[in-house]
Amino acid sequence: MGRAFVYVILGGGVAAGYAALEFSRRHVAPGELCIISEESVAPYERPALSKGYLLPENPTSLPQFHTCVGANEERLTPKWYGEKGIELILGTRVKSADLKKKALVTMAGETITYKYLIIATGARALKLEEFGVWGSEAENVCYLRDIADADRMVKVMQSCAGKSAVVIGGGYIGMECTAALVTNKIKVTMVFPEKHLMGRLFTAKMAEFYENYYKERGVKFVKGNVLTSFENDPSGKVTAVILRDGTRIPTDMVVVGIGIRANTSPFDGLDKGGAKLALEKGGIKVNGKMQTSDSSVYAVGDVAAFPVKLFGNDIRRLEHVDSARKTARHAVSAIMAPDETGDLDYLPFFYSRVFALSWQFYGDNVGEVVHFGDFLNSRFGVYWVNEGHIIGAFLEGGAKEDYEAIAKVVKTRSKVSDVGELEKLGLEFAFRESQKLIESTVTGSGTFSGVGTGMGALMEKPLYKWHATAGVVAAASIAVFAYWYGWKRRRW
Ligand SMILES: Cc1cc2nc3c(=O)[nH]c(=O)nc-3n(C[C@H](O)[C@H](O)[C@H](O)COP(=O)(O)OP(=O)(O)OC[C@H]3O[C@@H](n4cnc5c(N)ncnc54)[C@H](O)[C@@H]3O)c2cc1C
Ligand SMILES: NC(=O)c1ccc[n+]([C@@H]2O[C@H](COP(=O)([O-])OP(=O)(O)OC[C@H]3O[C@@H](n4cnc5c(N)ncnc54)[C@H](O)[C@@H]3O)[C@@H](O)[C@H]2O)c1
Ligand SMILES: O=C1O[C@H]([C@@H](O)CO)C(O)=C1O
Repeated sequence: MGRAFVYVILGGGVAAGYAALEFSRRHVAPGELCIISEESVAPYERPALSKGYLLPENPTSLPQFHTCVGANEERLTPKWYGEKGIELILGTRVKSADLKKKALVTMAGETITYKYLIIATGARALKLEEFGVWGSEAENVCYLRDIADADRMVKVMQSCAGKSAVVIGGGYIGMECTAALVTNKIKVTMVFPEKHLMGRLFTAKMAEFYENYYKERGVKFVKGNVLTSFENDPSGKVTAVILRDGTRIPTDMVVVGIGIRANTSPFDGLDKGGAKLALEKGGIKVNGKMQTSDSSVYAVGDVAAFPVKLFGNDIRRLEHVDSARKTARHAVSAIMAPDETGDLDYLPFFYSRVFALSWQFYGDNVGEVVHFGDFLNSRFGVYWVNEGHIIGAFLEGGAKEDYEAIAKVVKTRSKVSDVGELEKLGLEFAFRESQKLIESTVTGSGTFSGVGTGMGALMEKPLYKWHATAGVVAAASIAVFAYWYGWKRRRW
């Protein structure tokens, strides 16, 4: 028994939602497309699960945060899929694939065939058992990947108001869940192996800011340490965690955020006789059109390892929502309009929001580090300079135009001749570079290909030269004056 579709999206997360929207915008016909998802709900903005969904008052809930509201696009409710004739096959796990027959087999034994397949299976949360620590199935130990995890965590949090939690892991989940627990009036101790928070991205100076901010809200840190076992009461509930150095921390609940593994099965050849696609960096390797080693099969989002032009086509797997959204759209464009679709030129972009803080990061955190701004008043940034060019930039507490400015200097790999000057100028450097780019547009071809400010976006399309000159000079002068005036009032 089985069903046949022209296009199949395997996975029902963020990338699936954005791919479905792109298919619909490219007029996929009713009945041609289906999404197969293990989850029982239509694609949603996964980032909400560690933010709005965990709020003690007026938490967000479905259908509010179905994709694609996270990018200020249409909200794709189950009704929307029905109206578009896109089949949602939910609560269904695919267990094997036959690339020759272009067939997927579900756990229930149904065969679903495709002409084009987009693998959007994302990633799963690593479990403590994979590090030899047993007992994390206890009712008051929480992981956070999908909405079922989030519902379970909300229930455990509600029974722990005024009590204590231990958070294992000092990365994104650790930081965002700690903020949510504190907001729910739960005292938190964070335990992680690194010397400071967010070892993957933060410098020691950046981490010091966030750790002080968390400490002011009662959070305790146990660094350079890992969990080795749990203590339980007779009902099986965890009552304490024991660390590698013997430290015992009594607790009422535990949240674990110790990384993820990309869901490459059933395409990693690990199932006997199973399908085998080329893999790299723990994911499914694709080219600049998100095409795997099988030309009818594409991979997007967390599971895809793709060439990042900005990094000299180095293959990267980026576990962030913007990458999921953009790789998904790109794959659909490559399938539906192959002649008009070049290689993805992606600007890596990560962000996070914890408490009243909000930061954005663009590019890569490699090279010489230049900190700037006001660390005392949560308005600071960092540039990474590699071989005389800006390769990465981070900003905490910026406004929209500030983030657009740092994005642009990374996208255009702005040259840095004097690092001391860069440190003095701080964010102003990014604005000056933007100004130079605008001016170069006036004398250039009349198009602006950088990452856009409003004006940059306006200039995306080729304009008539004289239109460009008049428009840009006028707009640039207004923008510069407005920014100068605004900036004078702001301190960086
Ligand atoms: C709590 C949380 C908060 C986050 N916050 C942010 C943030 O603030 N900013 C940011 O940039 N990123 C954030 N992320 C990361 C971001 O959510 C991911 O990068 C993004 O969800 C990846 O999208 P995806 O579609 O590739 O994978 P996912 O969204 O994980 O979707 C994968 C889907 O495939 C399904 N699936 C997997 N295997 C199978 C199978 N064999 N059969 C059927 N279905 C299958 C899964 O059930 C799931 O529905 C967060 C992640 C989490 C967990
Ligand atoms: N704002 C965002 O971009 C955001 C928010 C939430 C989740 N996410 C994504 O979700 C995924 C999961 O996030 P995460 O925080 O779990 O992963 P992570 O890789 O960001 O952090 C994992 C943390 O766990 C620690 N760790 C690893 N093994 C450990 C062990 N055995 N015991 C104790 N600590 C251990 C690591 O040192 C690190 O501190 C990531 O892909 C992340 O990018 C992103
Ligand atoms: O991208 C995101 O989507 C959700 C929320 O904005 C959806 O409403 C969230 O918290 C993000 O960071």
